Amino acid sequence: MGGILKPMSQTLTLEQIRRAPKVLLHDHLDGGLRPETIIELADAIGYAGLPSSNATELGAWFTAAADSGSLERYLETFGHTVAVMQTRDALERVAAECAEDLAADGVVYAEVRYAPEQHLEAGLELEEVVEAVQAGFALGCARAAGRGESIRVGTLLTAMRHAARSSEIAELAVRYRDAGVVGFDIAGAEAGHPPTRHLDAFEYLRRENAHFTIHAGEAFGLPSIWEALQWCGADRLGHGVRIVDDIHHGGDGQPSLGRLASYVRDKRVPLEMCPSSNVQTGAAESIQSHPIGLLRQLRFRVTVNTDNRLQSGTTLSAEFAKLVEAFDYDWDDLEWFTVNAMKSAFVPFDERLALINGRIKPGFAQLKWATQ
Ligand SMILES: O=c1[nH]cnc2c1ncn2[C@@H]1O[C@H](CO)[C@@H](O)[C@H]1O
Ligand SMILES: [Zn+2]
Repeated sequence: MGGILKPMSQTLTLEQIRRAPKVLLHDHLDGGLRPETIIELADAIGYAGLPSSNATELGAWFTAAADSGSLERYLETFGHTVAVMQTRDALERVAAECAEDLAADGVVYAEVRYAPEQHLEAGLELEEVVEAVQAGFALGCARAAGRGESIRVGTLLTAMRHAARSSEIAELAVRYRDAGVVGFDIAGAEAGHPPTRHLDAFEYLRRENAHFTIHAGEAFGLPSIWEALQWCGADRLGHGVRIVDDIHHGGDGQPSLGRLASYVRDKRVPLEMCPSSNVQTGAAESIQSHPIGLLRQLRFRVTVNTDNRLQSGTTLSAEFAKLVEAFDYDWDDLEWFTVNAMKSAFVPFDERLALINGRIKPGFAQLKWATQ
């Protein structure tokens, strides 16, 4: 946007972007482990299935295996992370490190999600899983604050869309809403598993005045987005990239929006976009051609996210850096994405406002001043 007017010297560096106060709405706990932690946890429980016991090699294995062009194959890599997250201590450690890693990257507010039903293999109850993760986030946030990197973490409980536990998980999310759980989500392979299969869970959440997002429009197109919004009542869309299938270019080259795309834009439905993840699963061809460029131009409520930092070998700052390189974004663009994300968070309005006015705006103002 306006690339020719901007001198090269103002291109933002990864280091500068790290210092910006950022907001992350879509990050999977089981897709963000440190490779060294996976190895240590696997050793402790005698899990022999890891493809490497060297941290660098293991990290590279995850990104290469996830680089599959298919969501189903991408998701297979979670077998290893979920395998080592089956005890209270492991869950607490992973959650604490997650909060610390995000804070170190300059994230001031994050919503982190995981599927409690995947962590019962060693005998934990659903409640014990949630409590271990909450204890971990509290610990990680406290450690980060001690280093002067304060972060607020809200939890989303995910139900797996191929399974049949969504109502149970929705009830769990409501039960723990005053203990740090701020919403609900469904994830997993999209094709063949439409969100309406979980309608009971979504109707229950709506009756409970609870918030939820749905992975939709990633590996499957418009029908999935339409169901998520118009049948299920999702507050936000996980990915939602395929909404571009409802944007057409006329003879004059001008984009025109179909009814669903118009609805998404008019209602300010937040899109949790995850550029690197989309390239890996084949939902987008490249960062340069990622629909985020068009959607930002058309002023959809776009947010930028990591999805799975381990599988994509990324951070929120790195995702922004890639977008800066591809689309020539500046501080104003990055602030716009960040305020969009904060406005779309599931914490109460006054907390969102406090973060926008108390951290995000002053933080960006300072960076703009320092780099002008
Ligand atoms: O981009 C994605 N699309 C759909 N499902 C996903 C994605 N990333 C992770 N998961 C799934 O969500 C579970 C809970 O965190 C993970 O175990 C993985 O199976
Ligand atoms: Zn996801």
